Amino acid sequence: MIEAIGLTKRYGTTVAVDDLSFTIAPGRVTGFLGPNGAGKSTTMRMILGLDRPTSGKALIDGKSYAQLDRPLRTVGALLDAKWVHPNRSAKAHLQWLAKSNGLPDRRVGEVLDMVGLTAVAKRRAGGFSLGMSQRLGIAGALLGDPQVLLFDEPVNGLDPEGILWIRQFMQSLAAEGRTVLVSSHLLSEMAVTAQDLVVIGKGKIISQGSTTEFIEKATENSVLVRSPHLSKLGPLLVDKGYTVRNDDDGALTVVGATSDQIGDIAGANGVVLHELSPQRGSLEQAFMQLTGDSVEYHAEIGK
Ligand SMILES: Nc1ncnc2c1ncn2[C@@H]1O[C@H](COP(=O)(O)OP(=O)(O)OP(=O)(O)O)[C@@H](O)[C@H]1O
Repeated sequence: MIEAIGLTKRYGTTVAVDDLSFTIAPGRVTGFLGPNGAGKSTTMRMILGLDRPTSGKALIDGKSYAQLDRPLRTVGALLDAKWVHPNRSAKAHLQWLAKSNGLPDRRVGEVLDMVGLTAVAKRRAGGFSLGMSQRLGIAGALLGDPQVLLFDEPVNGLDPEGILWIRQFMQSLAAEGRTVLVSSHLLSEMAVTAQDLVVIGKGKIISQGSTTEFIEKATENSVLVRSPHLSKLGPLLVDKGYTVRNDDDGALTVVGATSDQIGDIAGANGVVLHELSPQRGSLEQAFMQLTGDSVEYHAEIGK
């Protein structure tokens, strides 16, 4: 489990992370979302003891990183995939990491297998594609067989096959009962990868809860209505308290009512309907709205 309690980081006058509190549960992939500069990397660095909080604390299984007895056996992280000696082979890189952290050499073969790099283990890591480098970084994170894993923008720059592999790998790690925190600025990717989301903007928490709840609450559910009697139906819907908009092409968009409710009102008033179709807002739009500069939201979803 990962906890942030009033976590704050200032760089001079910039408040990179502003009084963040959240809990990341084991057995699930949690997406850590926010636009560029929201404070995701800074938060992860503080969880990993690489940056010192100005105030507040970050805990892994109840302890700060500095208090962990054997950190790599408790938490693994992928922050920068290109962080390898370019002339070392993948295997030599992992052997060096294992040795310098008191981890058994046999674990190197196991993690190479887990990430599918056994066949290229002796090749220079400097010549690896981004996808292979990400796999090597993940192998390094898994060396100590930790229960807690952090990945900072792991799918950035990857092709669809690489993205799919990372997504399924994270989900399998969570299915083993591990705590998996993955940062991204791509809501659409996190929507299919993560069961839970922590969303931040300008260093502050915007929402924390399940991905399904976030999407349901963040996107506007509306119903498109076509009818030859819209001038009669519109006022009836407004009377019921629903929001009604006239679309350019002569249809109505109704917010706040289900298609069943609209159909019942139309039927009860003898209004003929030609179309009644539920609409879903776009995830990207919702995300922009929630995290955009102009809006200061502090809605806690799912609490
Ligand atoms: N070492 C530093 N010195 C000064 N300012 C910093 C430093 N590190 C981060 N910042 C600032 O803190 C804010 C948060 O940055 P951070 O990198 O944590 O955001 P992020 O959400 O990870 O963004 P991105 O998606 O672009 O990686 C930004 O305004 C950034 O410029």
